[in-house]
Parts: sequence; structure tokens; C-alpha cells
Amino acid sequence: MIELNRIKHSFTLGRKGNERRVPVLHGIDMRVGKGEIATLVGRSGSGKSTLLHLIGGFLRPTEGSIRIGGQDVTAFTEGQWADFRLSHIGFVFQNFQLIPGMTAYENIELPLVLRGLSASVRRNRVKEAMERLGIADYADHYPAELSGGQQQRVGIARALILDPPLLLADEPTGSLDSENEEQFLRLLRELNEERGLTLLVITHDERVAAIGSRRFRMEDGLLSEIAAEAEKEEALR
Ligand SMILES: Nc1ncnc2c1ncn2[C@@H]1O[C@H](COP(=O)(O)OP(=O)(O)OP(=O)(O)O)[C@@H](O)[C@H]1O
Repeated sequence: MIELNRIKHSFTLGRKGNERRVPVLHGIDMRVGKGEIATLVGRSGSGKSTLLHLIGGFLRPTEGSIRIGGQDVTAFTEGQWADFRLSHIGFVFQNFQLIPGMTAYENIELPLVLRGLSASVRRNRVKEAMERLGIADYADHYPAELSGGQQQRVGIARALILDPPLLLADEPTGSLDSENEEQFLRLLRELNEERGLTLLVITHDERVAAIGSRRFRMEDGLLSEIAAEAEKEEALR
């Protein structure tokens, strides 16, 4: 589902004429198969979010290539990325990124509007998603009128309303208490089992990292697989 080949990324800092390049990712190879749950840990500033933004098409790699769902997306234009994201990738962030001037219902409906679906199809799908996530009573609430856990569920409903095969999450439980975190992890596992949803989750939290069938670590812009390391140590014993 995700295939990264020799990915390098540098940011350019400073004023024009006096720029300097700051290398952040130094050659990343990563394969995540369909239906896998991948988790990514690593110190602050190690390059985790940069990697996620590359996979989501918000940044372009300085070198290397990216395939998602078998498609080479490396040279996609902005327009191609916008279409591709809508149908292939859902995003969940720590601070939920809901649109404050829209109700919970309208936030979840937005991807369906962008997709040009009819009002009756939209109504049925949003209703079903809200019931599934236990937020049907909050349809008319604005984000500021919802708890953190409820906002997170609205964010997930919006991310998955078009049934994308891949969900990318950046510190999704960072603002949740432990009860909401547990509910959220249960939901991710269910979605993975029921729909074969592929997940890539960045986290600082060991409990979240533990749901990964594939566990990766970023260290100074280099990626390694944790389970593979443990197996290697086992083999050397
Ligand atoms: N737009 C940008 N311009 C310049 N440098 C950037 C930019 N975005 C990130 N960086 C730098 O790239 C490095 C990696 O940042 P990144 O956000 O990927 O780290 P992270 O591992 O996700 O950290 P955290 O866990 O704190 O979110 C950092 O040194 C950061 O300062």
C-alpha cells in the first residue's frame, strides 16, 4: 500500500540569496502492505511528520520515489494530489483540524460535497457514520461545543467518509484522556479488521505504538523497523 524508495528530504531556510538547506530525511525505504497497522515512533524533530507529509502529498521529496496503492505519486501535480487524497487517504491529526464554523454534521459531510455526491446520498452516509461512531446526538454542535473525544470521532468520521484504503494519523491521541484513547484504539483495530483499512500512526505513546503489526522508529532522519531489530537480536542469541 505504501512504498517509499530512497526518500531524502531537505528544507530550504533563510532569505533569498542566502538560503541554506537543512537535510531532514536521509534515505528512507519503507513498505507497508495492505491491511497492515504501522506505527512510527521517534524523538521530537527526528522527521516523523515530514515523512507523513510526504506520503500525504503535502511535501515533495527532494529525492526518491513514492508509490501508494500501486500508483507512482512522486510527480503528481497539486490537482492530481487533491483528487488522489480524496479517494485514497484519510488524515487524522492531534488537534483534530475541524472547521470551526461548520457543525459536526457539516464537517463530516464536506468530503462528500467535494466529491459532488447528491444530498440524499450525503445525508444517509453522514447519518450512518455518526451512528457508527456514537456521535449522532451531536450533529448540530460546532467543534467548540464538543469534548476532545467527540471532536476526535468527528475527525475520524470525516477522514473515513469516502472509505479510503489508507489512514494517516499524526499523534491522534495526543489530546485524549486514557479512556478516550482506549476507545480510539479499539475503533482503529475494528476498522482495520472490518474494512482492511491500512494505518500509519505516528505516536509518542507506547500503548498506541503497541497496536502496530509493523513498528517503525525514526532516528535522526533514518528509519528502522523495531520488530525486525528484536528478531535479529533473537537470531544472534
Ligand atoms: N517547514 C519546515 N521548514 C524548515 N524546517 C522544518 C520544516 N518542517 C520541519 N522542519 C524541521 O525538520 C525536522 C523534522 O521535523 P518533523 O516535524 O518531521 O519532526 P517530528 O519527528 O515529527 O517531531 P515531533 O515529534 O516534535 O512532531 C525538525 O528539525 C524541524 O525543525
